[in-house]
Amino acid sequence: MQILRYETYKQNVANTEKATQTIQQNLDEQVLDIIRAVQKRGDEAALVYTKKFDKADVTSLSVSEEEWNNAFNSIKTEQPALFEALTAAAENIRQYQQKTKEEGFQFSPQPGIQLGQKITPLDRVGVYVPGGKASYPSTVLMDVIPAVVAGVEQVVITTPPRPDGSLDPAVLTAAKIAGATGVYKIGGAQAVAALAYGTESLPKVDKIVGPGNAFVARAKKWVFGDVAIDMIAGPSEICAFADNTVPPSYVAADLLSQAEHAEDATSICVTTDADYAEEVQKEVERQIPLLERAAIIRESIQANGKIIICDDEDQAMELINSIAPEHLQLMGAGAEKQVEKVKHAGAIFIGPYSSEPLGDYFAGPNHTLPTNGTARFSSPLGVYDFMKKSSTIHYSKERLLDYADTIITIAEAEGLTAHANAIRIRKENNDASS
Ligand SMILES: NC(=O)c1ccc[n+]([C@@H]2O[C@H](COP(=O)([O-])OP(=O)(O)OC[C@H]3O[C@@H](n4cnc5c(N)ncnc54)[C@H](O)[C@@H]3O)[C@@H](O)[C@H]2O)c1
Ligand SMILES: N[C@H](CO)Cc1c[nH]c[nH+]1
Ligand SMILES: [Zn+2]
Repeated sequence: MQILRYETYKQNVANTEKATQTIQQNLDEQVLDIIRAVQKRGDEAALVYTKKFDKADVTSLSVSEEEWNNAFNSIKTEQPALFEALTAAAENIRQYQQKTKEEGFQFSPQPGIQLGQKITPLDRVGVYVPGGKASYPSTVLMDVIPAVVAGVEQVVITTPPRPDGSLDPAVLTAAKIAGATGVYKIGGAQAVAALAYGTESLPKVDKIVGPGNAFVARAKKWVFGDVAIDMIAGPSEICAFADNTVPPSYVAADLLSQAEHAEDATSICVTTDADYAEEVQKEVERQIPLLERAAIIRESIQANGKIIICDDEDQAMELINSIAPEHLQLMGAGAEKQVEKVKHAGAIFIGPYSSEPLGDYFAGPNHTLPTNGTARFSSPLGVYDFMKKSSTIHYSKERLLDYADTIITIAEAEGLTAHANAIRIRKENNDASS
């Protein structure tokens, strides 16, 4: 894992921005081809891509009730510890999400005037659950539960099938625990397109949420406008700010936990102590060969793993805010005070015992988070992503007449005399009758 000073890191970021743009263009061409094909040819194209990318020769994209129930019962009876763990995590997620539910409001600024906001759930949403390099029952819980808490009636999941055409029974079990209404065996850009435009098997949804690899993230960006999306939740990222009060083994383990997601995951350690940077580096090297997914981790760490040495805490906080990481761990002394200086991060983990996987699986806040610097303007997935707002306006006759001239003045200034007329007609009608 490379160690570099703040200035070198900043210089490298500026130099790599151009190269990233070219990679993005190639990706976009592939993703757009897939989207167009699914939009035009529906299930048939989706099945071709499923065979090509997931090596699965499925004949139906839908999961039958029987397949779903069998998976649920097998986990419940044969893996009770997993079943209990998923149920406990689901409860924590539900409890947290209920706190984020907004109820709307009504108020009366003057007698005869009632204003408000009515909040209603979306009708139909699609949840993308990644499944290429790992299986994610936890993402099912994280993304379906807020939709259910919001009151969405139809919550369907798409996830890539395994080469034998099946889905991980734990994913199907989590889908039942969370309250999903349907599951489809399809992943990647083809799943995003199928949800955005509908196919013979998949319903067209109002919004697509959920994380995924670069193909999924780019596809969501391209269908946005035809359908709503939550955010760009792409390859996982972790940024740990640590000092010598934290065992380097903890920092290394947390960094590697995210590196195991995929080769394009990003793991960064920030510190102000050069000796400590070397200790973390040694720990990373010691731990990698001990881990099951060492090959993915090694590639991810080589490509995107960095330990950055800053001059002081202020410089470190400026750097962290400029990265706007998906996960930020403030691990060292003063972590609680440093939270105040964080402006941009998807989730902030405070103290050496708030290890990132705690948030991935159990604590309750969502693990579907903005990546690639988009925490500058996006938030964690929550109930609010599944609800929309309508304004309500109710004026009595007296109040409208009080303000009629004011409204007419603005309408006429815009040259929209039919607008002015809609108000004037009421005013004149009432002047005549009084
Ligand atoms: N941000 C978050 O909240 C969050 C949560 C969980 C996982 N993640 C991230 O999600 C990602 C999951 O990636 P994954 O690959 O395991 O699963 P995935 O389901 O996102 O991607 C697998 C799909 O990608 C498509 N694909 C693969 N190679 C392709 C190619 N060459 N051309 C076209 N399509 C191709 C296939 O259709 C395949 O079904 C990881 O990067 C992980 O870090 C993020
Ligand atoms: N860390 C991922 C979000 O970037 C979420 C996850 C699911 N399972 C394990 N981790
Ligand atoms: Zn994770």
